[in-house]
Amino acid sequence: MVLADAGCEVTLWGRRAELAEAVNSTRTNPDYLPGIELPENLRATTDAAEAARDADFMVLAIPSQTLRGNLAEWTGLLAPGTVLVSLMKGVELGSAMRMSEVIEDVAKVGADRVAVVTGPNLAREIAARMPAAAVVACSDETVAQRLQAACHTPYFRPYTNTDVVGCELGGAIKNVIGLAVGIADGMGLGDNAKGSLITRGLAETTRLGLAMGADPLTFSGLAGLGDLVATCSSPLSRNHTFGTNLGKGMTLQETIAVTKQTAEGVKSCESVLDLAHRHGVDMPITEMVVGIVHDGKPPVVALKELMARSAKPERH
Ligand SMILES: NC(=O)c1ccc[n+]([C@@H]2O[C@H](COP(=O)([O-])OP(=O)(O)OC[C@H]3O[C@@H](n4cnc5c(N)ncnc54)[C@H](O)[C@@H]3O)[C@@H](O)[C@H]2O)c1
Ligand SMILES: O=P(O)(O)OC[C@H](O)CO
Repeated sequence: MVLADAGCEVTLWGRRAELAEAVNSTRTNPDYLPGIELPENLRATTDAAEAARDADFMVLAIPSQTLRGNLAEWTGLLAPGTVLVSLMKGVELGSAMRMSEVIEDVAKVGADRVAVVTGPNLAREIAARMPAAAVVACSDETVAQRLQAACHTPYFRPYTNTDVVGCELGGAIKNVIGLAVGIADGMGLGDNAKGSLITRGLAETTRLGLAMGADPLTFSGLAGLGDLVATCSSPLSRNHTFGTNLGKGMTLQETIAVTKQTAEGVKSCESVLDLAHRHGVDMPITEMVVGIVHDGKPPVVALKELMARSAKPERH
């Protein structure tokens, strides 16, 4: 919708024929965005070849853990100059690869053919055309500028950045910290706890980013602090809501059952911790989230352990 509002001809691929048909005939997506009017220059199809034909950009918005399998089916359809754009905020389980790395690996393209759009961009607010800023990241700044122009609208303001590593880590780790803040909210721990988790969450994000070659300034920008604040404050965030339900005492299975869409942090907390171990970085909040979500640790025990860690300087 953003690309179409910015003047691009957009073809949206989806798996279900009835939903593609509903988008084309009613100009709405009744399942995901009821009440939102979609632009005329956006059409939907279930034919991936039709969607990919002669595309300047192929924008990928699917769950992170299915990207590798999905993209493998589409690489033969890519035009020679198509730039692949990731909207995904996760890290692949097992390989611990960022989404742009998975794209390069599967599509066999260079980093200059892969871009990332990230930032405080809760889908429902964007769909309501409420104002938001974002980051368009690519190692090739001219590609980032082309994509910036392609998605700039009166309600969506994209900035360019060449720090792809930092932008992707910011997007993936804010989901993990969003889970932690949700758990704290569910437990009724108050706003001091929230401010502390957001700040120390950003500190551990920055530590990992530095170890992986990211620019630390990226984390005080839209892909870092901006997205962290939006996710940790909003009931629209699936990760925040997932954590809140856990903090209120729901079991993991009960929480999964009431979560309709993807809460990326639930799986990516494990791959982020994997990255932390690979790079020898301490990420205590991420470790706490993995303990609660995957190892059945009661939130009160995790909280006690987090608070009892050895005393240290703030800039550690
Ligand atoms: N929703 C948001 O507010 C938002 C904002 C920015 C970035 N993102 C990121 O975008 C990515 C997708 O999130 P989403 O909110 O669109 O999630 P979603 O759960 O709505 O899934 C996106 C689409 O993928 C489809 N899908 C699910 N499993 C699939 C599979 N195996 N193969 C192919 N398609 C499949 C779903 O049917 C849906 O149409 C995530 O990485 C998320 O972090 C989401
Ligand atoms: O609903 P969430 O938690 O996946 O967050 C959505 C976006 O990433 C917010 O920028």
